[in-house]
Amino acid sequence: MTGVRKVVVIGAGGHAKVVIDILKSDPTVCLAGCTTKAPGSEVSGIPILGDDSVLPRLYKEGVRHAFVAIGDNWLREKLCRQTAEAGFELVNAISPRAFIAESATLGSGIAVMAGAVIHAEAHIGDYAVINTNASVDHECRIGTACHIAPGSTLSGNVTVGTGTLLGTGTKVIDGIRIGEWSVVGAGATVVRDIPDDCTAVGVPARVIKRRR
Ligand SMILES: CC(=O)SCCNC(=O)CCNC(=O)[C@H](O)C(C)(C)COP(=O)(O)OP(=O)(O)OC[C@H]1O[C@@H](n2cnc3c(N)ncnc32)[C@H](O)[C@@H]1OP(=O)(O)O
Repeated sequence: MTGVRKVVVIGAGGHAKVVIDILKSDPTVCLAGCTTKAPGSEVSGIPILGDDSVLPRLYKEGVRHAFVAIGDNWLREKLCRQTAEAGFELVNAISPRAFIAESATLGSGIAVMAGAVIHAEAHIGDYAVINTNASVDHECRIGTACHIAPGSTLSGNVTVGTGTLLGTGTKVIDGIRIGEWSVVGAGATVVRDIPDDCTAVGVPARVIKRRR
């Protein structure tokens, strides 16, 4: 088939397993294998090729596309940057069971899981994860390497800064700004802006830790 991209998946944990299932359903993708430091010969039916030191050889052999399937936001952002700098084009893993509005815009290296909804004029930054059944409503701006965990609901015009995790089932009212590299605990309801570099939990969400 013309236009098929050979893709290496970086990572082999639980998040990678979900991503591999999605990429398997993409007829434009041929999975070359995955990389991990962990022992083993295969994950989700694709070969483990070794650790990331195999990437230059794979590139020489014609694998020019990659997906970084690491759950941790900080590590994923770093590895995405390094992989792109090494010449790989980062593909998106978009479940065929996700809904993405035509007017939404997506960066690269993004995962959108089954049941996720991304509405009109929302923007999803590079390397972000919009996880299972998460809903990102109109004109939201999701920053680079964010993770919107399963079942989270973002009302319209919500901004989430670089590297932030919204834990499972987070609810956010419209117009809220959540800062960079923060964590919102599972089940929180965010009704006021949340600053950078903090952890906020509860209903309504309150800051319980600051990292600077
Ligand atoms: C497909 C997937 O698996 S995607 C993975 C998605 N992952 C998540 O959603 C994880 C989200 N993480 C959380 O909710 C975590 O509990 C965090 C990040 C909020 C807190 O973790 P830590 O920083 O380790 O804090 P710690 O566990 O010490 O808790 C601190 C306090 O906050 C409370 N707390 C922790 N999480 C929450 C929460 N979600 N809601 C309300 N209170 C909470 C604790 O009970 C504790 O209270 P105490 O001091 O009165 O005992």
